[in-house]
Amino acid sequence: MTTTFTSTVLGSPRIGPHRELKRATESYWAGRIDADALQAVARDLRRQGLADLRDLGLDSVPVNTFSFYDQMLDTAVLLGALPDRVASVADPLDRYFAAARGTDTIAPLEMTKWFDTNYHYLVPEISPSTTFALDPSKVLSELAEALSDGIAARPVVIGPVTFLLLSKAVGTDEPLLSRLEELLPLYADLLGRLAKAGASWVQLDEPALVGDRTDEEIEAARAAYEQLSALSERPSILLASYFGSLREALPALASTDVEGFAVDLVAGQDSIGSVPELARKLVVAGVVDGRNIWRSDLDSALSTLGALLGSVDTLAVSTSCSLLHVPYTLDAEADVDKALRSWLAFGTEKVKEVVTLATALTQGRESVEDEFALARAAASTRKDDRRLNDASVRGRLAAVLNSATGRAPAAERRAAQDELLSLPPLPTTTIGSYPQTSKIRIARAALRTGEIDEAEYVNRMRAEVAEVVALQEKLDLDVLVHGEPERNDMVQYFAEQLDGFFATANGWVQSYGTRCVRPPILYGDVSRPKQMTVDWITYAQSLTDKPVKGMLTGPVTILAWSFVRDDQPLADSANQVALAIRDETVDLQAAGIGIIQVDEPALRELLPLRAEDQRAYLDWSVGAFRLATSGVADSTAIHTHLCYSEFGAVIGAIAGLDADVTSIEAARSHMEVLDDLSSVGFDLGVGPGVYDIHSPRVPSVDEIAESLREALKAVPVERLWVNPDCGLKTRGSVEVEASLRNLVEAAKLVRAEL
Ligand SMILES: Nc1nc2c(c(=O)[nH]1)N[C@@H](CNc1ccc(C(=O)N[C@@H](CCC(=O)N[C@@H](CCC(=O)N[C@@H](CCC(=O)O)C(=O)O)C(=O)O)C(=O)O)cc1)CN2
Ligand code: MET
Ligand SMILES: [Zn+2]
Repeated sequence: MTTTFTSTVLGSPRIGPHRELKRATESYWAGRIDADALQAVARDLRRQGLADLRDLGLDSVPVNTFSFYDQMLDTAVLLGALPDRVASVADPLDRYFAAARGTDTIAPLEMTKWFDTNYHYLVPEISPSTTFALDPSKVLSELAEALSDGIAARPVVIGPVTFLLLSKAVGTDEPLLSRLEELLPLYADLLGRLAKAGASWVQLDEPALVGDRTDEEIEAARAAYEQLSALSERPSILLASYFGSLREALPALASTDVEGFAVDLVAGQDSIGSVPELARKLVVAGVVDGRNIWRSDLDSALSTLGALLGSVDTLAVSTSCSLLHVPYTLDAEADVDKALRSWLAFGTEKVKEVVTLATALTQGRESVEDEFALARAAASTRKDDRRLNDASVRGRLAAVLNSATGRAPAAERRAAQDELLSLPPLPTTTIGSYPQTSKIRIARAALRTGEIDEAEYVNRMRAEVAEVVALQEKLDLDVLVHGEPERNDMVQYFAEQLDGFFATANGWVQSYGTRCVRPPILYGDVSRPKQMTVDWITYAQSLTDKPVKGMLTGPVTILAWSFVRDDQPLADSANQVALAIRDETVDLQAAGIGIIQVDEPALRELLPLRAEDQRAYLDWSVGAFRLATSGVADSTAIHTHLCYSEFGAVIGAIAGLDADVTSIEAARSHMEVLDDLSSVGFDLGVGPGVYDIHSPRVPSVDEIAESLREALKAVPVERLWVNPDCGLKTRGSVEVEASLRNLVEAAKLVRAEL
């Protein structure tokens, strides 16, 4: 076996410590900089990022984890699997972006959730006519770049099994794994070239194997790695899994000649000792959580590592997954209180933990005793901090949970609501946000820097609300929204106002492409010191006689898009957030708001990867939503909104939410979701999105009308609502106005046919 290593991470963030890549890429798209300038920014970020990892002390550094958009798209390029429709774009970089974002004439690849994270990947399309062909230029050039900087580089590539399992079969019902034998020669070629280029290790990522897999799939994976590991010209293979346990896939894969296994010992609990073949392999132990931001318990991590040493010869320390999912460094946060800061570890700090643990393993714990002492001290102040145990929050929650959290039967509620609202059939509405123009973001940036004061900021946002209300009246929509201009993000906005959360200033994490989020840190018991949305909503309502929807984010989504406590069950945190949202619904109702939407777009996202864990999750998540929404009168309509999902596995839970109206992404799944909903006896209001807001295209009156007629086959007219499939914040104002004009016209057309 080649030289081994002792410390690494499975991948690192790439957007830039200050989102340099986002800015450069968006500038390139806008035509403000050229491709050379964009490449220069990318190269500097890569070289600095790798040098940082080396200087922090890692003795194996992942490369090819950089991406201009997404690692699955990069793998599609590597394997020659871009769809035919982008072939007409001559320039490779522009072709790549065309596949990612589409053009005026080319539809982009679909985007979907990367396992149970808030990262989204592009779904490669593989059809019977796809002819795979290797294009290793990206990984080879990133490897060469790193080696020339003297970095112990380990190329990272998504493995063939995960690539196929996560891709979409087009024009065939044949499972894509049947294409494995076409891919293996390409991977073999790639491994040969990487070895020749100087790589001693290659990391092949196979996270798809931590989900429920059939025996056939596991056998296909085993056979694939048997074949790859039988090659003579190749680097040592590190087969990396993360986000859970490999279970029965682990012994199967360990029976091959693959040299190393990276296992997630935070989200997973594979028993390494029970797989005898691992004794002679490198085990890369993911003991530092790559997905959350808490400082590691070094003592417990070291004891896990010590136990492993009893059963394996060679051991390396790592993060549980790529650091893509956490911010770069805590150093970029000026405003964290001292106690909270001592409990946290972002990307750089996690790399240091990995190095500390590796040093403890190789040179004894005494050599890094100071680090261990600091970690111990932090754990003890965290445990004792009063913010984590607020008796009044806990008492109130227990009391509310002891009273009933159900509402009257839906039919009774509908009667009470209809009387108050008197809406036409097929009521039209939108999901909440209107375009977040740069004018809005610049105002918020100016408030941050002190260039304008709070009063001026509120004036400007109110002017935006007034414009959005006027537009909706002009378009003749039935249920209006205030447009959410005051919200930087639908989760962060609430976290900033709730006790128990810390909102970072610079903790950016990539969500997809150039879009980033700053997940708030939920560290303590949650309470709502004051009203959060009532002033904005009542202001909007004061401008119109039509109903304005209150607009809140639900507890499950707030948790899904935050870094959450690891010292209590997620269900307990969900209920605390739910109680705060419930307080807000009650205040909105008291202020005269008759419809309150509580968004849960991430309901599907937190669904556990293994089926056996899903029931318990659905129980507590539905429970938290009902806790949040059952404090209001029967005459107050509760709406919810879901998106970004394949709803299959949660369809029963959607009925369980018991919302009076559910708007749901459906423009791309052609109303299938309506049939699924009827199959679980769903008999509440529903607004299947009638156009796809993820594209700038303006839908015609005819196509919207046609999809409404379709929907009416599955849903009686009394229950059908008309709306886009998500909020409009990422769209431009011109296309939004045109699209909504057509939406209202289509609704009127179909109403006239009733
Ligand atoms: N948390 C979260 N997760 C989610 C979604 C979501 O909406 N929120 N939607 C889904 C898809 N993911 C998305 C994630 C991000 C964005 C998005 O638009 N992000 C914005 C940032 C939003 C934000 O936080 N805006 C802040 C900060 C904006 C900013 O960058 N300001 C400039 C200055 C102003 C300017 O020059 O524009 C700066 O700080 O430098 C604000 O409005 O205040 C972006 O990357 O551009 C969209 C969808 C799933 N997951
Ligand atoms: N109310 C939110 C909006 O319109 C819901 C978005 S779901 C990602 O932006
Ligand atoms: Zn949405």
